[in-house]
Amino acid sequence: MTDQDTGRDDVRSGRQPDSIDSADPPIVPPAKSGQTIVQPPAAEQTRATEQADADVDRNSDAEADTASGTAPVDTAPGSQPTPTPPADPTPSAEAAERKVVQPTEIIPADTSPSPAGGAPPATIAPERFQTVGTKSMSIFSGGGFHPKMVRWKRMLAEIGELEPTLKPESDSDLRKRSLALRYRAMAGEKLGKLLPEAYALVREAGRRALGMRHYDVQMIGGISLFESHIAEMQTGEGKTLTATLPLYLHSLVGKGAHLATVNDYLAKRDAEWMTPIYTMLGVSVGIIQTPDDQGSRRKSYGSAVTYGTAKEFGFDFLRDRLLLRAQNRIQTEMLGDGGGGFSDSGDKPVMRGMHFCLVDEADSILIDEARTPLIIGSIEDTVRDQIVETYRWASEHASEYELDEHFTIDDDTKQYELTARGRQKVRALPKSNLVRTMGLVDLYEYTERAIKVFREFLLDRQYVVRPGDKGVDEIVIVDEFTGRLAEGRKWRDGIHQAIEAKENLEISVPTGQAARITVQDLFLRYNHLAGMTGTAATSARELRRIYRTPVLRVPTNRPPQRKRLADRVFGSMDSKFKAIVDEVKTIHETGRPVLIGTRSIDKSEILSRMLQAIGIEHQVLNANNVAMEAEIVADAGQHGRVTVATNMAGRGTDIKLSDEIVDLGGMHVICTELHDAARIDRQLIGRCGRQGDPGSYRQYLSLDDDILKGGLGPDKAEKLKARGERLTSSVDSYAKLFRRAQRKVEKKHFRDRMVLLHHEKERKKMQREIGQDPYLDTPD
Ligand SMILES: Nc1ncnc2c1ncn2[C@@H]1O[C@H](COP(=O)(O)OP(=O)(O)OP(=O)(O)O)[C@@H](O)[C@H]1O
Repeated sequence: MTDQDTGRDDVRSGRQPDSIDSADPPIVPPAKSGQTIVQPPAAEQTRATEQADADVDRNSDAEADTASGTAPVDTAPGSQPTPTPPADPTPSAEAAERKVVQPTEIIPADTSPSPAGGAPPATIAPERFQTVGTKSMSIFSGGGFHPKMVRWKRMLAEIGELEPTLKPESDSDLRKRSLALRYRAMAGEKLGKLLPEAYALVREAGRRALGMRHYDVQMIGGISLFESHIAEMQTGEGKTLTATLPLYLHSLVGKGAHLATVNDYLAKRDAEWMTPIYTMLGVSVGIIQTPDDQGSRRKSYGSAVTYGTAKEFGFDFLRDRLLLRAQNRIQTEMLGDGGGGFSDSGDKPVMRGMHFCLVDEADSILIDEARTPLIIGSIEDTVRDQIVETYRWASEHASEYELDEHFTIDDDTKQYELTARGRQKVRALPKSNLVRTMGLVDLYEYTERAIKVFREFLLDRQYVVRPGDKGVDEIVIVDEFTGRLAEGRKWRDGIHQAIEAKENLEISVPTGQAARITVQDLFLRYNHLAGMTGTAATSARELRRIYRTPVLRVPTNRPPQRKRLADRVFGSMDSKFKAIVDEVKTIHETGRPVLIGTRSIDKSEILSRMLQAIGIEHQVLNANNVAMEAEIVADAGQHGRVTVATNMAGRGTDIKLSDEIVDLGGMHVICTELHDAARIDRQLIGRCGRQGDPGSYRQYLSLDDDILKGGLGPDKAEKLKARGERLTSSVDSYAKLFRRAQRKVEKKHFRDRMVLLHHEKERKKMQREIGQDPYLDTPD
């Protein structure tokens, strides 16, 4: 069975969209904050879950509307709704979505250099492309051509026709053409009209600058990306090169085109790899890296094309927004498109707006990370220390101030105010370095508050001190009307903290959640959104529902030769690992490289010890150094190489095979356990059989695997584990059970994401109603 078959099975089984891991903490930017980690709102609330379930159902019903562009798009203020994909006019769409997606037709690879003086023929068979998901349909289903594909094929032919004209031209001619295109785009000509020439230019630049001429399938992928699709391209099919097409085209209007990927390493690698193409066309490239300061970020965003991580794009958006608010410009910004036109001197936003974003590893960014909002805390660690120390300092001296001499109390407002002598006293008191760096006005305020608390807030009257949940004593307010304890309530304006200082308790400086945004909101703010991934088909429904981006499955350039070997199921991890080691030994003896993926570091180490015990030399890859990891994985295809890696190794790394290895049958991948999302498994599998290379993979399972606990519940998992302990041979027929468990886990994560989405939606709606900014006025 080939990998293609596997993908088809997934669609057939109606698998729910994928996800990974259990609920992650929200992500906070390391460089700027070091501040707050706040859990996503009340994901645990059952009521909300039910509500979300209801939403899910409603959404399913609403999907037909969405596809025809009538459903409301939930976008933040100032943003343009993400363009709704064109309605799908194929009459059999509804029926087709439940249809089994047919295997991709295998046609000869498009590797021929373009014939001199003649455009290469457009070799794409229309039936080779499929949009997938709830509105799934094959492009050539039911005997009718899909109109979208007919149009795209026409475009492909137009691009091809330009090739003989461009080929003899000099590099500077190409550049001039590129400049002319930019003028036309800036003058308002529709990008769709410029597409054929723009794509032909990029293809020619790719051929000249990198020796890589975009394949026809990549061109079609590129066209679909321009039209706001998620292009599902198998691992190793050249997403990096494909991305240059829509990025170049969208960059022409001068509003910036962003490529969002999963980590700094990939952002840099891809940008640097593709830069010769952009340079040839006179297009500047910027790279955002996490440690960058505001100046270099601004410069990178100022480039025509900007590569960076989704997280950094999110944090920059939030920081800009905070800045705009500080400068009282948020009102204007909220009315506009979120960028451009800032002429003030001094601090300026780093982003130019959110015009087009192409999301690489779209399922990972748009789905997996969608459960963790990006949060910027308003208080940095040093500032927090300073605040705490000032509270203590003010409290220590509060009893030394005399009424009328050092301070007065306003009879009406009950406000405390220092007199000139009082202020003089504040200045004269000894202070630590941290307190000294606090502004004088602040010191007066802290002092006035401390005096008030000293005189008016009495222990066991207004409040009591009790051991709190976290084992530390805390202040609990006594309700002045009922005399009962008002659990969980806090005084505002620093009074609560001043009382904590007075009682010498831990001071609960608020985290000051300054700004937050969910991944959904972030990407829906872009005027145009598209994505690429190796494994979107199973998430197609979710992607379409949330982002209005239909998924298009792009066929491989060459026929896939990856072989799936039958799953093996064992009673326990021990017997499973023994069988794995046996398989490694057998394949290793042939010289074929073997890549073994594990779910956790400790398991990779166990396997490593077992391999060592039988004298098989191998590399273990569980380090956090992504750059080094990529290097090790890149070498994993060499003769006799054995690599044990955690799933991190499954992403974004190209494993090149020598002719000798190809002749031997390519690389063999061993998956030692199922991940929470089938997609992660497929990423690992995708390390072999790239670009039509031969390769094979096998899934190993055991009855004590974590997936059973997550998917079937602890009771059932325990029973299976006990049964497994008694087993002496493999039970391969149990494999289906594991896939079912995986689907259940995926479903649960899907629901979690929907709950978050629901809460965020409600919160934003409520905040807008009361005139707040949903990104900045976030509740702690
Ligand atoms: N048009 C082309 N001509 C020649 N080589 C190509 C072409 N397109 C892609 N390649 C090669 O294919 C390999 C895979 O490319 P790339 O890493 O972009 O794949 P990918 O789809 O991003 O894979 P993954 O999902 O694993 O990250 C690279 O070695 C690249 O050089």
